[in-house]
Amino acid sequence: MKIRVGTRGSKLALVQTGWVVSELEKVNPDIEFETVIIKTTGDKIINVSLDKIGDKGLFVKEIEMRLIDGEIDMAVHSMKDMPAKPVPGLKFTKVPKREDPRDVLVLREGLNGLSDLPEGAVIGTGSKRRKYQLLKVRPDLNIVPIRGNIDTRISKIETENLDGIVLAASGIIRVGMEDYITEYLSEDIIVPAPAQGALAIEIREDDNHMEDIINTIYDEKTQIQVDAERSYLSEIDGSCHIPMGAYCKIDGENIHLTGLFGDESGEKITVKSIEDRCENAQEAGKKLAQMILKEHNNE
Ligand SMILES: NCc1[nH]cc(CCC(=O)O)c1CC(=O)O
Repeated sequence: MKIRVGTRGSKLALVQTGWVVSELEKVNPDIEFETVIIKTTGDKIINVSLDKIGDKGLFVKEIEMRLIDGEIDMAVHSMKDMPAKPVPGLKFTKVPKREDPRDVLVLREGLNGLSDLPEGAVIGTGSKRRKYQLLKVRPDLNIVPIRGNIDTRISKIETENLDGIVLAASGIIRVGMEDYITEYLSEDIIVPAPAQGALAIEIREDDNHMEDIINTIYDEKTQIQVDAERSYLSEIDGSCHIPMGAYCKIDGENIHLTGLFGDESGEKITVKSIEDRCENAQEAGKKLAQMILKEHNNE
């Protein structure tokens, strides 16, 4: 039996898919997997800021169409790029183990971290979540938009004369460029994007056979975190035009969930946390979103 796995063609997408396939092969030695690379609209538009073209779904729509058509049997994505609501006819399986959820600073030679950045330093990021949280601790920074794959962005430090950029630790670690990381930013300083570092495996809704196979690599802790953070995302109902983040810490039987929400201009950012039992992860995400929206809109 052969399973076709759809993926984008970027280096990160390919290593993520390769990792999932190799984990699946370890526990399903009789199954053959074939990787199918699919070019998406998001990959074709490279000159426009993501903020302007918006729509998170841009990178996944073509892949989802092939899945519905039956040309592929499963698809691997970065969970943080997936819209809160699944596409009709498709679903996400339980999730495999997450990579480091934090954001990192990659700085030019000679700079050792956030506290070491000179006054007015130029930092590249296209994410409002990263921008406004950085400005909260360092209002003097000059944040400039930047796009592209991980290696493209890193190369822009030199070609565009930046002092540094912000990236997800998970991406840079997965593509083997960990050595470029200057500083890990704690979740207390920069709340990560919901499900950052986690992978989404998407299948046809009625494909129980695929679901059984993917359940063989499921990670319970990651699932609790993703349930809490994505439930927050879903209830906030935001776009990528607003600063928004969520991170769930697990301590034994309990979760500690932090959520962030702001307006488009970043003038007002609300951050709150909630504690609950692991089994209430989804409820907690929803409750936290409601608390934050209420506080944000009342103040
Ligand atoms: N928005 C692009 C994107 N989508 C997923 C990752 C990294 C992997 C992850 O977050 O799981 C990245 C790069 C980045 O944000 O630095």
